[in-house]
Amino acid sequence: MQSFGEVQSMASNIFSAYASVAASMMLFRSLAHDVIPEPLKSYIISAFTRIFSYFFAPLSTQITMVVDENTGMTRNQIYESAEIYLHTKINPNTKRFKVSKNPKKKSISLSMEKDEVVTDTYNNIELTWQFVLEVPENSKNSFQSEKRYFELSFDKQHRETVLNEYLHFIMQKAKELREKDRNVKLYTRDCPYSDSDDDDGGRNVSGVWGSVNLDHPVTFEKLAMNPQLKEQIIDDLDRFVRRKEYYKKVGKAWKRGYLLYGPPGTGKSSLIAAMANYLKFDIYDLELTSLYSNAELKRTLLSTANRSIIVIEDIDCNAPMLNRDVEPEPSDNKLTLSGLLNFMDGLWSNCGDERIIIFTTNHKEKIDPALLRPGRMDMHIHMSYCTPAGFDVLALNYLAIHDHPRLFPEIKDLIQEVQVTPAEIAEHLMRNENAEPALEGVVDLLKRKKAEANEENINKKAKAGIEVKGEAKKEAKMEKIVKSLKSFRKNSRRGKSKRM
Ligand SMILES: Nc1ncnc2c1ncn2[C@@H]1O[C@H](COP(=O)(O)OP(=O)(O)OP(=O)(O)O)[C@@H](O)[C@H]1O
Ligand SMILES: [Mg+2]
Repeated sequence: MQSFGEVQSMASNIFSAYASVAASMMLFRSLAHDVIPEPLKSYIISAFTRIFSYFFAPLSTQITMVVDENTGMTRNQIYESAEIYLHTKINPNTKRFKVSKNPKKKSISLSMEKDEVVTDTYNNIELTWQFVLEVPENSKNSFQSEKRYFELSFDKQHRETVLNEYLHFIMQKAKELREKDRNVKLYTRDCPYSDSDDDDGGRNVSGVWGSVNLDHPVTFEKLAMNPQLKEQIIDDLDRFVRRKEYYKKVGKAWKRGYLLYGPPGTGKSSLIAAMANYLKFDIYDLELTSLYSNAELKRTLLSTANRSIIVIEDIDCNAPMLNRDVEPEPSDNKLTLSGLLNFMDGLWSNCGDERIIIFTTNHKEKIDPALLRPGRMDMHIHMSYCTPAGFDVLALNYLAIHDHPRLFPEIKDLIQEVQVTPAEIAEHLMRNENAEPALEGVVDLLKRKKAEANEENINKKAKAGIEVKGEAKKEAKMEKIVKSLKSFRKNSRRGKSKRM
């Protein structure tokens, strides 16, 4: 009889033999890949793999899942996700891999070459992915007949974890990667064409919206605005996106409304682009003046996708049109902006997810007070004239500088004294590639603005002075009239009493 120690050592010998053969198998595959000429390669590799499996599979604790490219006529979602996810697992030790670039995607993508193996670790489980491409002997030139699949191998004790967790994990990761690499689109109703690529879940955009890639490079870092306000907006967006379950629980449409207000050129449109780039949400630019009926509005809104931002710019200019009857009959069917919000709530509480609606205006004081009531727009965001902190952001953006010993202090002092928009400063910073002349240009602009403001003040005061004088003159005149009236009355009373 063999002792327990002997059995253990025999088992460990067998396993180490297996491990070394398994390693040799990997090595063989990789060598075969480099050395054996193409017509024989797949044949030899597959014969060798079969022999290996025959002798050693019974000893192995490894199992292999085959992830086919297609399931019947449709693509296999696990395959698609693995393809994307495994890009990130291609490391410097990977000897061969494919590179490609799709014009509609932003980055170069890497993918596995035939027979290449990559490894992954999930919760301390070691996993091996191999990409297999089978080209049938008799139809080498037919692209259709190639068979692609991944072989996912791991220790069989982790079967449940892999099935119930790991595969979901890679699908989620792939979704995030896809989102990251996706171009944000700008939809408008009058766009003559659409460059829709489109992984938009069967949404029908035809005839209603046309789109172009947004290609607006602005991000939150590049926005010159109050840093606390910026933080607040980012936090608000993050909270909104994570709260799907919460919105469902309280029975509200998963929607958030922002009102952006401030003078022209303070970055309202830029902030919208930054939000879209941050969330990877498409933008729908809705011109209300182009809508002639509630039915059209409903159709337009229904043809927007989830995870999107609907923008209605310059609502004070849209307001007169909003107060007219959108549909001639019935006459009480008026569409106001707050009515529009209610309408959207109703529409999206059933079918819309992750919707953001943004109104912009240059004149908050001109808009319908009903819209400013709490609960209408969730956040009112004031985009202000440029501040010293805002200038720092712009200088870094446009000139890549953090400081200038002489000109930064001068500019920041002047900025506190005048009203200048980030757009005006940006425009001057762009006029010269060299920092110093560009900054001098900004100083000139600010000095000119200061002089203009002073002149305006003087004029205002002078005008006010004339008005004061005019008022005094008027008062004196009135006094004279009153006096003469009084004396006239006195005299006439005296005349009467004499006559009596
Ligand atoms: N806060 C800002 N931060 C960075 N750049 C800005 C900012 N504001 C304006 N700019 C620059 O000025 C340009 C015009 O700004 P933008 O169109 O965002 O202003 P706006 O507030 O939407 O103006 P309007 O009220 O006229 O629509 C932008 O493309 C950008 O280059
Ligand atoms: Mg704008």
